This record gives sequence, structure tokens and C-alpha cells, in this order.
Amino acid sequence: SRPPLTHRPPPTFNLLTSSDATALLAFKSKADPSNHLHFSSASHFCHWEGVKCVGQKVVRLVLQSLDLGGVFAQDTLSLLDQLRVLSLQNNSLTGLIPNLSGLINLKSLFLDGNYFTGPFPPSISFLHRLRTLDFSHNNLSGPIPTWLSKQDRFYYLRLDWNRFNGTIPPLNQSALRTFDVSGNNLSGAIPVTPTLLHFGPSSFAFNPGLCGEIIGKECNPKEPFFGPTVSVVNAPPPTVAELGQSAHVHGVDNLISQPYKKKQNRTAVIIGFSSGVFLLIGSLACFLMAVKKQRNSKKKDLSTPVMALDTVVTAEAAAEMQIEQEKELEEKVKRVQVMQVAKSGNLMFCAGEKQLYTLDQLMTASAELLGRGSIGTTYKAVLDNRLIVSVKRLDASKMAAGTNKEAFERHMESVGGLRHPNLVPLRAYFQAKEERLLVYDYQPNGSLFSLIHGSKSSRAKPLHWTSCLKIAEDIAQGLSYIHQAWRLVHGNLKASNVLLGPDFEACITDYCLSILADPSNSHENPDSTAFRAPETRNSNHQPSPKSDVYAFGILLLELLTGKPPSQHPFLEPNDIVNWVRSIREDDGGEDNRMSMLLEVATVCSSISPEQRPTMWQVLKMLQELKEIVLMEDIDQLDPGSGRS
Ligand SMILES: Nc1ncnc2c1ncn2[C@@H]1O[C@H](COP(=O)(O)OP(=O)(O)OP(=O)(O)O)[C@@H](O)[C@H]1O
Repeated sequence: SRPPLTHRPPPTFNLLTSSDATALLAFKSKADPSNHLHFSSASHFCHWEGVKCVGQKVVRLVLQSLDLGGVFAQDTLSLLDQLRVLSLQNNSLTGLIPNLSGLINLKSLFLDGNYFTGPFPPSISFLHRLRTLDFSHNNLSGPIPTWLSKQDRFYYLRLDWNRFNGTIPPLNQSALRTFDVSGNNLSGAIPVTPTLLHFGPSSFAFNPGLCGEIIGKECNPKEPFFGPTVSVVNAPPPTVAELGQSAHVHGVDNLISQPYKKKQNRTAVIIGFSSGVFLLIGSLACFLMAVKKQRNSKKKDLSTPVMALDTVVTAEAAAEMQIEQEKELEEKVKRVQVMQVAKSGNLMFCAGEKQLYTLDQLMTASAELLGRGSIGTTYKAVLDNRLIVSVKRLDASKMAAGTNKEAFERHMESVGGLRHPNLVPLRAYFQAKEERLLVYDYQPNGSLFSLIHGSKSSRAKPLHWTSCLKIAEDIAQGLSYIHQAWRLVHGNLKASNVLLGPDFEACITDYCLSILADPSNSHENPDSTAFRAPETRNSNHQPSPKSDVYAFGILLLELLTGKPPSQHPFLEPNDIVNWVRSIREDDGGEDNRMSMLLEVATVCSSISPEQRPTMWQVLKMLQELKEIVLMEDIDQLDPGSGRS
């Protein structure tokens, strides 16, 4: 019979003796210096954030977008020998990717969206069950190893936006469904394998040195790159003049010239034949593998030693986990594949401007990652004609549900029509399927965010009062133009969206895009949230001109104090004045002027939208303030000028 409750033995699990718990804690100690991750010894490690166990073993660890800013240390997570899924996606991890060869059961690995450096980790070659690998958006360098072509289970491989160089290995895994190496420094001919032929030019874009049939770009004819059976394509790529015969610039598909298509037919015959042989060998191999597997499983039933109860992964739980994994992956794959099918469409130039470049030139420009924002990723692209542009690649998964092709086009037509000295001009846009690009002028002098905050050592003090006034007026000019002349709304005003033009004038960017964003998808940081007017938080309320005024008030406070908005205390207007004074205490004679500017900031950031002025009124206030200061300065220089 069961012992009474009070005499039950304590649970057999001991946190300190579990190697999985030790591995998790060791990982946290190095990866999470800011302590964002809550691994508390008060609860069982299987209940820790992002951890899923089967039995007492971690089978899944998903620590995404947690702002982990340390390193992924050796001999930490690689000790989780039952791990199937590991995602550290969208953190700020730095350093090398450690040796992961201990993760013998790993099927999915997502390390994308970090700052990992160093080479492609060789230990991946030991992960024979790996099917999904995402290293995109890191700073990995060196060659893509040729042994990758032997990892025959891969069906999802993303290495885009790193610094890989060298050539692309001849990947030919029949299972591969998602593949992207765009945004690297790869060169040479893209191998024409049946598998790689499935992927469109966008999988290879932004690699200026790549050439070959798949991207319709001629390679150096002396360089044999298709192997002995397939000859080199000699057809010249289309010239800009050819493309210009049409009013629109052609999409990537259309950029493939006729002679190239003929050559492609010939290649298709060869590939068709190779594929046939390949299929035959494949089927034979599959058959042999199936027979072997059946034998093995029978053998395993008899020979598997009886494991400790807590390490047994039950078949049922494993199956459930597998289904979940597949689901998660499917969603991810869907998102990426959408980008990969985006091969055609027109680059639309705004405001009737001259077409200075083609989509092809844009896609093959050398590019550098500037940053990842709330609805997409921004790159600096240097075109062959030395023109430098900034390209914002919108993330389809972050778009509002109703953003169809027509709605997007209509909206971009009006946004692209905005021209003002204090707005970064939107020069062109592109959409094909769900791939959307916005092309702006590149602003060489950085953003207001870096001017205010810079590196900690270089900017200990807030900006000088006159700089604050000048920047505030520039921004007010741009905003009131958007509101008044176009009846549009910015919706996402913040310091990183104010750039400094060639003469250090403040230019607003990313204007009028918030309406395209899915409001439920915003994982904003506290600084971005602080710019949102109270009436637009936690609700479906669309931003309005008055919510832009609120954001302007917060930005002005950031300018005056040098403090990011998440550090602004919640104070009554009078106390705000004292708080700002205490920060700018050495301003001396500027105190009165600062108070006037501060008044503008506080009225703009009123809780009630009705109490906020319009942007036009704000502009007038700032201009009056400038006048007063000018007169005061003249009086000081020439006290006998008769002014009082
Ligand atoms: N035209 C440009 N010229 C130079 N730098 C730019 C340009 N556009 C954006 N940037 C910089 O690139 C980085 C990323 O910009 P992005 O707009 O993608 O994100 P964000 O501004 O941080 O957030 P959000 O998407 O919410 O606006 C920012 O530091 C921004 O200042």
C-alpha cells in the first residue's frame, strides 16, 4: 500500500546533479550578462523559460529575442545530448559558435540574428540528424565548407547576410527546400545542380562576385565552372539600354536574355538526364535504407539497454514533439520561401524620377547591414555606378493583414511623392509576391540616435542648446509637411529614424510605414514603446498627427537630456523642468532658453491629445523662440540698438 503523504520520499531529482541543469546554468552565466533570462533554482529546470523536457532531459530549448548579449560558451548547451531543437534566434550573442558536436540528436538549429563571428563551425559536420540550419544575419566569415553538400538530410539552409566568401559548394540534397546565401561576399560560378536550380536569383542576390546561369550573369568564359559535361554560358547579360526600351525596368526573371534561354534548354536536357540517373540512384538508396532501417529497428528493440527512467524519451512524447517542430518549421519555411519566389516585378521609381539603376543592378550591388528594425532590415548598397542607396527589405510576416499588392502600391505612390529638405526621399520601391523593398537616399552622417548617445565615452553630455533647437526645428518642418501638405502620419518617429544629411541637417526617414505594420506583431523595446502616445498603446488605435506630436515631445526631451526615453521619469511638468535642469546644470546662461524649449517638449507630450498643439503650431513656437534668442543675442552684442 502507498505510504502516507508525509512519509513520501523526496523527489529523486536533484538540480545540482542533473547535467542538463548544469549545462543550462553554465550557458546562462556566459550568454546573459544582463540577466534577462530567468532560470530560477526555485523551480525545476524543465519549467525554466524556453525549456521543454521529455523525462528529465531537455529536448527543446527556445531562447529567442531575449537580448542575450554575451557569448555562447564551449561545453554548455553542447552537453544537452537529447536536444532536438535549439533556437537562440534574434539575440545579440557575440564571439565564435562553439563546438556543437555533442548535440548528436539535434534536428533544428536557429542561431540567426546574432553577432556571431568566425568561420562556419566544423562541428556541424558531426550532426547527422540535422535538417534545419539557420545562421543568417550574423558576421560569420570564411568559406562555406564543401562537406555541406554531404549533409543529405538538410531541407532548410540559410546562410544569408554574413561575410562568407569563396565559392558555393555543389549542394544537391534532394530534400533541400529552402536555401539562401544572399548578402555575402561569395564569388565564382554558382554550380548548376538540380537542387540549386530550384532556387531563384534572390537566394544568391547581393553577392557581387557571383555569376552563372542561375542568376543570368556571365562568368569569365575561361573559367570552367559547370564541370566537363556542361559548357559555359556565353550569352551577354542584358544592357541597361536594352532594358530601357520598356517604360518599366524588368524583373529578375525577365532579365534572362533569349540566347541564355536557348542555352538553358540544352542544359535542361543534360540536367533532365542527370536527374533521371540521380532519381534512380536515389530510389535505390532509399529502398536499401528502408530495408536497413527495418532491420536496425528490430535489432534495436532487442539490444537497447534499459535506460534510467528519467532519460527515456517516450515514443509518444517524441512524436508529439516532432509534430510541433514540424509545425514551427513549416511556418518559418513559409516565410522564407515567400522571399525566394520573389523573382519578378518592377522597380518603381517615385515622383516621376529618372531610373538611375535597374533591379538587377540593385540586387548585385555590394551591401552592408545597417540594422534590423520593427518591420524589416536596412542595408547600405553601393551600386556599380557608385551611387549609394539604403534598401529597406520589409518582412512579410510583419505586415498588416490587409496589405495586398494594390494597397501597398497605392500607399507607396503617395509616400514616394513626398519631397522636402527634411525628409529622406524614397526613390523607388519594389514588390513581387511578398518581397518588398524600399530604396532611399543613403545618409552618410549617421542618425540622431548615434549623435545623442554615441559611444558612452564620446558623449557624456547632452547636445548644446542651439543644436537642440536647430534639430527640433528641422524635424518640425518635415513633420508638419507630412501632416499639412499630405495629410499623412509618420507613426514611428524616434531618434534612429532621424538621419543627418550632408550638411548635418536633420532628415526624417521611415515615414508613413507604420500603417503597413501588423500591430500585433510589435516586439518593441522599451525605448520605442515610450514614443507611442498613450491613446495608441494597448489598442487598435492607429497613429494620428497628434500621436506624432507626442513622439516629437519625447524626442525633444531625449535631445535635451541625452537620456533614452525609457530612462525618463514620469513627472509633473514642473518637476520635469527641475529634472532636465539637474542634468544640464552647467548650462549657465542658457537656462532660460532651455526652459522655453522644455515647455514645447512638455506641451507636446501631454497625456491628452486635445492638449497637444498641432505640428504646425509647434513649428511656429520653435521659430518664435529662435527669433527671441536672435534678438537677445543682438541686444547683448549691441546694447545701444534701442531694443528693450
Ligand atoms: N537612408 C539611410 N541612411 C543611413 N542610415 C540609415 C538609413 N535608413 C536607416 N538607417 C539606419 O539603419 C538602421 C536600421 O534602420 P531601420 O529603419 O531598419 O530600423 P530602426 O530605425 O532601428 O527601427 P524601425 O524599423 O522601427 O524604424 C538604423 O540605425 C538607421 O538609423
